[in-house]
Amino acid sequence: MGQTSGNLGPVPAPRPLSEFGLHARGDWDVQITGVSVDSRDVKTGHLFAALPGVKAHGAEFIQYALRMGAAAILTDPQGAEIAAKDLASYPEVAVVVVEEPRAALAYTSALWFGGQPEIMVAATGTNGKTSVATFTRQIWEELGLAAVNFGTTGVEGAVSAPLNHTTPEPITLHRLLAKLKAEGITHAAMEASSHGLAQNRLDGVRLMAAAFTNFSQDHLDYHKDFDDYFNAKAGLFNRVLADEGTAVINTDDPRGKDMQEIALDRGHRVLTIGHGDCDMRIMGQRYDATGQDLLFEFMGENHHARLNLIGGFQAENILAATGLVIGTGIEPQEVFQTLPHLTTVRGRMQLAATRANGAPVFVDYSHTPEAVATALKALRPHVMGKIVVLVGAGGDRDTSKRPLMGRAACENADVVFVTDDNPRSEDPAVIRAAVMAGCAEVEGITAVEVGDRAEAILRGVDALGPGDALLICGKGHETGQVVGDQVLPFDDCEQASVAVAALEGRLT
Ligand SMILES: CC(=O)N[C@H]1[C@@H](OP(=O)(O)OP(=O)(O)OC[C@H]2O[C@@H](n3ccc(=O)[nH]c3=O)[C@H](O)[C@@H]2O)O[C@H](CO)[C@@H](O)[C@@H]1O[C@H](C)C(=O)N[C@@H](C)C(=O)N[C@H](CCC(=O)O)C(=O)O
Ligand SMILES: Nc1ncnc2c1ncn2[C@@H]1O[C@H](COP(=O)(O)OP(=O)(O)OP(=O)(O)O)[C@@H](O)[C@H]1O
Ligand SMILES: N[C@H](CCC[C@H](N)C(=O)O)C(=O)O
Ligand SMILES: [Mg+2]
Repeated sequence: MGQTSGNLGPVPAPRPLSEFGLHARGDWDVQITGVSVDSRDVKTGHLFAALPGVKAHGAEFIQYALRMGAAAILTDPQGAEIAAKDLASYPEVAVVVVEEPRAALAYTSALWFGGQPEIMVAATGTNGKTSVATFTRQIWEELGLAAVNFGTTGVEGAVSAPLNHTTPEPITLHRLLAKLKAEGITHAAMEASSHGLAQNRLDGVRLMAAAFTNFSQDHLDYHKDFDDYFNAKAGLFNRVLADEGTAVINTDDPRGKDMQEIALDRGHRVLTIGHGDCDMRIMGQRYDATGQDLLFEFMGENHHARLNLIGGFQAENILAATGLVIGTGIEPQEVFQTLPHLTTVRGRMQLAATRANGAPVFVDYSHTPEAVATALKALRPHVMGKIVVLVGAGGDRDTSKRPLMGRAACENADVVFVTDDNPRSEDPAVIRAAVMAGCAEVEGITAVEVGDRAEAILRGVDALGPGDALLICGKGHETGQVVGDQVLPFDDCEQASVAVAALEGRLT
């Protein structure tokens, strides 16, 4: 199949098409003009990838794609069967049938867009991906390199752009990578979500290093069980990271050892991080109101770094980022020198406002039971007084995590407000009730239900005495509250400032 556009720069070593169980028919020399995964995006001459989905099989839309002028179709055997009649009317259209159409699409997109920043790394894990990717980019920038990170918070660094997904689907991903390369970006750190890995979205990316942060409950609405979820994440090491790549693994996590085995089996250079017996070991942390001092050991030597970051877990993220940068060939000592300059990741234990009595308000993206517990436990040593927390769970997401989030809040805070966080298509009262049910399991604390998030923030800020702190969980960097199919403007940091100003009498 020829192509009329696209810049064939260096791309990952392509897997032979025979590995995809290839069958083909039609005009093999057809010139394609673009690649689409949604029939509604097909233009004349496009290759349309008709993928099996959760709601539908893309092959159901082949007829529409053909009418829009698709010149080639990529699908799986089931898709070929679904569309057999439609395809028979277009004998000249090239049809490629493979067992793994999502992986084939990833490689096709890499070839079509044909370029990526020379040095790329990825982070996976239930929590910490955005943080590790952001710190990695900050370290590269401190070293004077043209760098970005991209994922949940969009593209950040030398280039800024919004993104709809944590790990974009292959066409969007490789269009972005080629653009970054064209703009002179040499270094990029990306997030590998479990959806992205399960759907082979980043199989066409050439990675020099990859990190595993931790593993706990999330997305059980999509993955059928914990093993399925873990196996999706393991795909970063057993499939995507190049053989000669460096795997940075947090072996404090109970599943870290499993991930380490997988990486060792692949022949990766493995760099373990954590508190236990590992290559880059946290020896001590001392906390204060604005951050922490970190002592860690690497290759037999102790290193001290001041981190202007709230939360003990940030040290793990920092070491994961440090490991990734070392994995890209930079001298460890150079990397360590940058650590005191790293700054808070947007919406992750971010200081949003401070009351006149000195009590701080932090905004954090904890939206899983484990993250809520971790964030609260991590805040404790920075706080002398009470911890007030605001928690809520999202609609149209894993329902089983709701009571667990309520429970985590009540077990680890002194005052708890349960509120709304993107109810989406669901009745917010039903979601809050599920969170409250988890709160009720904890003795000695009574959570207060306040549906309206702005009012809940105001109540939380009002509860702060000297020495106390408020943690607003769930939305982090988000700028909207999704209610039904509407996105109402809402920013936790902004609301925290408004609440403080209102209570200090600075708002008229
Ligand atoms: C659950 C999930 O991940 N779904 C992804 C999946 O869609 P799907 O397979 O379910 O799609 P479907 O609706 O069944 O349709 C099947 C196929 O028909 C195509 N189609 C559909 C309709 C039409 O008119 N024409 C057409 O061609 C679709 O493009 C699709 O390829 O494949 C699509 C194409 O690659 C993705 O766009 C879509 O992401 C959706 C939009 C999504 O919201 N995903 C979220 C859950 C996600 O990926 N989140 C993670 C982060 C999670 C986290 O860590 O918090 C992320 O990386 O962002
Ligand atoms: N290393 C860590 N261990 C435990 N919890 C963490 C860690 N890093 C971050 N967190 C918590 O998880 C929240 C989300 O962090 P971050 O955005 O970095 O994770 P993520 O993996 O990118 O999440 P997402 O799946 O939504 O993309 C933070 O707000 C913080 O509460
Ligand atoms: N990437 C996560 C973000 C959740 C953030 C939280 N505010 C919510 O809406 O549940 C998801 O889409 O499940
Ligand atoms: Mg993220």
